[in-house]
Amino acid sequence: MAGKSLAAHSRKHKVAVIGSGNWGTTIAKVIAENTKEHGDIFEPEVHMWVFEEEYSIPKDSKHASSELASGKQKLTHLINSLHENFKYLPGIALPHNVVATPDIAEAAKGATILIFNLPHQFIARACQNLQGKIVPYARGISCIKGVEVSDEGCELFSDSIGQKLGIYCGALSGANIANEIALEKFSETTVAYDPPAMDSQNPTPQGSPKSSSTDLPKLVFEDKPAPTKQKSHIQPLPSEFPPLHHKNMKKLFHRPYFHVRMVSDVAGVSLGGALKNIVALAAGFVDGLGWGDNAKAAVMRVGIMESVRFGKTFFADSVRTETFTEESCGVADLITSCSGGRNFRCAKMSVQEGKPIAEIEERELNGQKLQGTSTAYEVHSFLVKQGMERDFPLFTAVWSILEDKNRPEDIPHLLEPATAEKE
Ligand SMILES: NC(=O)C1=CN([C@@H]2O[C@H](COP(=O)(O)OP(=O)(O)OC[C@H]3O[C@@H](n4cnc5c(N)ncnc54)[C@H](O)[C@@H]3O)[C@@H](O)[C@H]2O)C=CC1
Ligand SMILES: O=C(CO)COP(=O)(O)O
Repeated sequence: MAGKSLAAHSRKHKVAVIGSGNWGTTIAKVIAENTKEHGDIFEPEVHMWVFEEEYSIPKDSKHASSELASGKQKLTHLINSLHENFKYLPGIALPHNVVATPDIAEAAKGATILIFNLPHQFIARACQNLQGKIVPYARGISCIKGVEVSDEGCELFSDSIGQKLGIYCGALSGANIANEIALEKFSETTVAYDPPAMDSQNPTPQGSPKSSSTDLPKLVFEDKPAPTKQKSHIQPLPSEFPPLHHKNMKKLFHRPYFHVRMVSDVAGVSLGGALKNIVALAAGFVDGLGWGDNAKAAVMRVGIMESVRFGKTFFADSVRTETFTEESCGVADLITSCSGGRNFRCAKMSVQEGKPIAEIEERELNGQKLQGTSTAYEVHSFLVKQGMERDFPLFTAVWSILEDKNRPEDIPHLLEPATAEKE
């Protein structure tokens, strides 16, 4: 059987990771472990695009005695020589088949699978630099937690990447604090992938409303299957390549310490990750006030309700409530992010110290980026255009606190209409 499938598929998938931050580097590690393990499907080498910068190996690093520790070096040179991303994922050994590449087109050259993993403010430029330079039948996965808001509306990054590059793009999101996964502590994630039927050379649940995960009972969703806007312009994957159905996609991400559930609700998976960052700020605000776990739970409850409402209102055709309530990308990500995420931690410190959150971000994160603050502004501007900001009191409250129009102490009052209406 294995011999038959090798003969049928003379080429293997080349994988590139676009981004090399805290999560970008972690996912490159996960993928590189899998490409080595599944050599019948993937080329082992994984190119990771690094936005080049210079960095010095810290004095407390185990590589402090290396000859490269004498001064600033190019980050790509450090990663390729010592197999560690000292700036964004310090202390974690990377597999040697992760190759850091400073030229984005070079990193993506020949890749049939592109993994987008950058802070969302840098994606548009990255796509511009990739246009016309990628394999036309490539497939993408967006690991970005954010939404793209423009005059035309609110768009998922999976859709906007797909449209800019003329490829199909799914999404990966979950309760995934990168440092924990890099240390190989157990976690789960959700991968939404609903590619054109033309990729389905073997029968799998393409476009199926059911989860394809085998380790849990199948869930029966009442909502409609998720259509995607991206399918019209997509080129078929040549038959020399192994098919990219759920089973093979899962092999790219699943590790003993990183369990993957495959679904088809790309919009639900993308929105869960983007919107929980706003909720995590609110959780940080109330925790910073010392209000305790009940206050945080209240904020989280309203936050998940508003996330589902946002999806159902603006992406009605495709979003399933169950994606938020049953998958890692929904309530589980909300819980982990409101416990130990960067947005939560920085918002808490900002209240405790009475300092703007941007100042805390700069001081605490060594170049890593908060996504909740920009997402709160983007979502707010979109809601205002729709005349619906009052329908999302928590999202609006977070924007209002960031803008200094309200104080964290006002949160209960700002949420009151929503709670009262429901009861
Ligand atoms: N860090 C985490 O625990 C998790 C993050 N995410 C999401 O993954 C996405 C990527 O986040 P991280 O990898 O953590 O990034 P990060 O927060 O570590 O940001 C640093 C990244 O930004 C890049 N960068 C800085 N300036 C740039 C510029 N001018 N142009 C292009 N790139 C530039 C750096 O090269 C580096 O790759 C975000 O949407 C985030 O919400 C999702 C799950 C977990
Ligand atoms: O998305 C995350 C965990 O799933 C990380 O959240 P932060 O960006 O707030 O650290």
